[in-house]
Amino acid sequence: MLDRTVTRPVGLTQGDPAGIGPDISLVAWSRRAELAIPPFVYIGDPAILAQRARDLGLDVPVRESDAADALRHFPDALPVLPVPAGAAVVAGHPHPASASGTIGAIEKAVDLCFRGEVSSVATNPIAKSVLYKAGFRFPGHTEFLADLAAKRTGQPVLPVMMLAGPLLRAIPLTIHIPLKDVPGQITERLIVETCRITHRDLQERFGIEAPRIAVAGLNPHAGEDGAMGMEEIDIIAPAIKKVRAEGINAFGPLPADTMFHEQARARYDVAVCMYHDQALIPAKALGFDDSVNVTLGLPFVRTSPDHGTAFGIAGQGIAREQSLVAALRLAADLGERALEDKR
Ligand SMILES: NC(=O)C1=CN([C@@H]2O[C@H](COP(=O)(O)OP(=O)(O)OC[C@H]3O[C@@H](n4cnc5c(N)ncnc54)[C@H](O)[C@@H]3O)[C@@H](O)[C@H]2O)C=CC1
Ligand SMILES: NCC(=O)COP(=O)(O)O
Repeated sequence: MLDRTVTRPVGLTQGDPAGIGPDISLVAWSRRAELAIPPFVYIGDPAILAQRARDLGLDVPVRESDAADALRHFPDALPVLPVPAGAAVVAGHPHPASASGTIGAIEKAVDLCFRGEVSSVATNPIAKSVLYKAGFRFPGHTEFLADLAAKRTGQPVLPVMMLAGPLLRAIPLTIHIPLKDVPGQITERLIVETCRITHRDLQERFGIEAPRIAVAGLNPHAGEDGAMGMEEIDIIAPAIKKVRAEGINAFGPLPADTMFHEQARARYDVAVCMYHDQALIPAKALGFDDSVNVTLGLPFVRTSPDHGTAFGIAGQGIAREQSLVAALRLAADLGERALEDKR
């Protein structure tokens, strides 16, 4: 339950309209009172959303609205700020023809956030490969949002992906790149910058006074004193030393295979991992239904469910809405906190 006054809706993007984004958004709205879900405005195609409600047998009035009126509509209708999908959509059958609508909804949400019309952005899942076929040149939301923010502010933005659940917060240092490219992308500078952003955002956004940052090694046994790889000695340890000198409580490099059990997790607030699956496997294994993907380092709040488009179950009424609900709650909480801090 949100213990802050809600002054703005969360801007919720539709994601890939053939995925489960529409399904779980409809269910979240249906359960708004029971679960005390913060008000949101859905940014996407109202006709597709209304059709999905009919397909799922959900009695959800879909009402076109701008962001300003969404708080007023939310109690009795699901407010939708229209961004047409640009193509016919069949649940479970993604098509690149809908990419422009998917991308347009994300751009619109960011614009509304910069204008102060929504408190924050929550994104429903997109299928990267579908967008790539339509010419999208960013690996995922994370990098796209950083680019939109950099263009808007004129400042470079390093986005930091964090999976946050009740049992674990985990960050992949490198994100959407092939595994073979990971060692080449691990630099002292990237680790230092990631630790700085993590430290600052856990303090300022999450209210953790002195965040404890555990840094994973790359190689088995964190390199076993160089016998199984040199990245720990050459790059990771020097980066940790540098940020510690700045007063950041980072430590490691830790062997990744032994840093996620219960007692190990009690020693840190967040784990900085070297690559996508090193962070996301423990995060999803420990909390697939209630973890949230939150992007640190942006000048606005962005969250997302931790799962993907799940095309195989879209339109079937079996997608679980919990991770989206957690993402909406976190977006509203962090977004309203940021607005309070500005006042
Ligand atoms: N934030 C985002 O935009 C994300 C997007 N993706 C994209 O999603 C697409 C599919 O990725 P996958 O690896 O198949 O992961 P996925 O998370 O879509 O599905 C993995 C498995 O979990 C199930 N599942 C996922 N969410 C569920 C839910 N809410 N309720 C019940 N079951 C659920 C699916 O049916 C499937 O069996 C990819 O194109 C990927 O790029 C993946 C992760 C995050
Ligand atoms: N596996 C996480 C994921 O793909 C989410 O990426 P993003 O679209 O939030 O950048």
